[in-house]
Amino acid sequence: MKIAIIGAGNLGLAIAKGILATNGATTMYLTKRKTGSIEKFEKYGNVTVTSNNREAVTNADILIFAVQPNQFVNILEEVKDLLTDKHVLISTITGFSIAQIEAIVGEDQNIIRSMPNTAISVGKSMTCICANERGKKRIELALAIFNRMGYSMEIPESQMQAATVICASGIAFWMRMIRATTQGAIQLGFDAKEAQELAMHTCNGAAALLIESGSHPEAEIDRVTTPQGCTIQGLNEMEHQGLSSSLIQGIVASYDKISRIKEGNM
Ligand SMILES: NC(=O)C1=CN([C@@H]2O[C@H](COP(=O)(O)OP(=O)(O)OC[C@H]3O[C@@H](n4cnc5c(N)ncnc54)[C@H](O)[C@@H]3O)[C@@H](O)[C@H]2O)C=CC1
Ligand SMILES: O=C(O)[C@@H]1CCC=N1
Repeated sequence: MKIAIIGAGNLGLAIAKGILATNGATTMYLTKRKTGSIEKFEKYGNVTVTSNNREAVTNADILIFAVQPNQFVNILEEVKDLLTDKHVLISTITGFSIAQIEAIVGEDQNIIRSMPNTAISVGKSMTCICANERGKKRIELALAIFNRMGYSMEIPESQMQAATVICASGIAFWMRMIRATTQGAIQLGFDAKEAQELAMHTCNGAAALLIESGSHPEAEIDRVTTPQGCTIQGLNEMEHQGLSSSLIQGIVASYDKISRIKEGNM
């Protein structure tokens, strides 16, 4: 697989690390305007670092775009005359619709819109994808690429903004909950390093329990809450303080913001 990551910033580099960790590419191009900070990736023999997007597009089949929305239009204009049927264009750009991409490169390109998260660097991204009409025959390929680096799901494009909040921003939301739990553990007497280990491995266990058992979270909570015990005491206090409500309100606020961005009304 010949892959180019156009825009090796936070997300682009996370994807590059995920691909390298899973031997997911025979050849990989990483592009950035100033390449100094990513030249170290050339120590992997199959990686070429360049600021030349046209060189990357010419030499790759799978093109993963991970630039800011305002940079994307110029890059598509820059490379569109090089696109052929061998190319699959995978956009990670927030709030940039398939119709907007087609308006620049044409409907006869294989276009996949994706929403991964930064856990892709460790093979644990929840990635949502959708395709244009032409790209539908490449959707299995795109699912296979992202399944190697986590779990992927095909969704309608109309849900892509919501998926951005839950999955991409979601990494930050879960990080904050792990951090808050760590601070609680420090207050209870653990040192900072131990406290973080306790918090993150317990979080990991909770997610794994649901994924592997297929249980509902409340069924697993019922197994932990001893009558008149410490778990229900803590859980009820968290709810009195608005835990579930604040999470839901935060998710909705994030969605409202992304909807305003889409309307160009920040
Ligand atoms: N950071 C995240 O967790 C996620 C980001 N996204 C989306 O992915 C996109 C990238 O986000 P980040 O990685 O956070 O941004 P970033 O700003 O860290 O990365 C963008 C990269 O593109 C490079 N770039 C700019 N112009 C270029 C050009 N003409 N040619 C080649 N490279 C160029 C920049 O130097 C930078 O390294 C955004 O559209 C964002 O909405 C989507 C999901 C998660
Ligand atoms: O915060 C943001 O707007 C972008 C989209 C998802 C992750 N980062």
